[in-house]
Amino acid sequence: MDKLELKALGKINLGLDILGRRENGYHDVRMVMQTVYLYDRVIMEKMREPGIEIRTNLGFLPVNENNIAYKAADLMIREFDIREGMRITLEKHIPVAAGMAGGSSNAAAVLFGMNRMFSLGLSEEELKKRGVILGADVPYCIMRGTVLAEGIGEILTPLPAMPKCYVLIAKPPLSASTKTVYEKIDQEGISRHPDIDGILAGLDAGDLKKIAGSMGNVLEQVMLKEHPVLGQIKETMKEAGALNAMMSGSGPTVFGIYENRRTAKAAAEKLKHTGLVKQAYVTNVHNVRRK
Ligand SMILES: C[C@](O)(CO)[C@H](O)COP(=O)(O)OP(=O)(O)OC[C@H]1O[C@@H](n2ccc(N)nc2=O)[C@H](O)[C@@H]1O
Ligand SMILES: Nc1ncnc2c1ncn2[C@@H]1O[C@H](COP(=O)(O)OP(=O)(O)OP(=O)(O)O)[C@@H](O)[C@H]1O
Repeated sequence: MDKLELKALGKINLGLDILGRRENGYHDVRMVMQTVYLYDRVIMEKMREPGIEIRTNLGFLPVNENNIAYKAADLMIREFDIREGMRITLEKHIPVAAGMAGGSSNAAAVLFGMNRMFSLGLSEEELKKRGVILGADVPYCIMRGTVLAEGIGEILTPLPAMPKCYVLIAKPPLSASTKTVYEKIDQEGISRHPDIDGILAGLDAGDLKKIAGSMGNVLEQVMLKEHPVLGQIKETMKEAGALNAMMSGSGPTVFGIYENRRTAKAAAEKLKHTGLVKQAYVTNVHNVRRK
């Protein structure tokens, strides 16, 4: 196979709790992850000349070894002594540095795709082991679906699929460094832990209202204080009919859960109209596993 095109799907965190801090600065977490149908296209082509070439529609992204897709390809080329070169084209749609694992998902697609293109025979578990070297969210992006993530995010347990719903994703024009957000919460201490077990009970019962009502992200404690606009976006989403609204990951993306597409679309228009965000997308949860 000389060419392969994959969808690299984004994620939201329905729940994110921190249980402790490790000596290397990483945190033990307990998170409920959910794939959404907002994706980057990753096109992989074998080249006769060795080397890794990254192309992307976003001019501000690195195309050298700082791009996580490059790192993923490099890891596979070195480990498996691959002689051909790789051209990887990233057609980006997932908001960047947003808490939606856009980069991690690109890396996951490259690991998965190269395994297939070069018939390396690695199992999903073996791919995840390589993924975590690149980032804590990469193993989950290989697995996808509704998943409980523990450890630093790499110990993954599949959960009953999130019931059908619509997700309004809004990215305000702010950037947040994941590392800094985790460091700030260490300094402040956690004032309230989210109800992760409530989300799990809601998923077991297939009860969307219970899931939405139990959502919580401990990292909001830092981000909502620093960026009041995030609270305004959440309120606007709820006033416009969301069952609940929350920040994803380390932010700044905020998402709202809706039972009905038309309500979600109207909420997106309202958000853009208020000027709180320019980037707002309505999508749905995606539970199809990789084939
Ligand atoms: C915020 C989340 O996206 C929620 O899903 C993840 O916890 C972060 O996943 P990620 O961006 O793939 O994380 P990495 O690229 O491995 O790490 C970025 C930085 O986040 C912090 N980090 C990440 C994961 C974790 N369990 N504890 C941490 O403290 C570390 O300071 C690290 O330097
Ligand atoms: N393929 C890539 N796609 C997006 N960003 C990339 C990529 N490679 C490197 N980066 C860099 O990584 C940084 C964070 O990107 P990304 O979009 O993955 O963050 P994120 O949404 O916060 O991810 P996470 O939810 O895993 O923390 C950006 O500053 C960007 O320059």
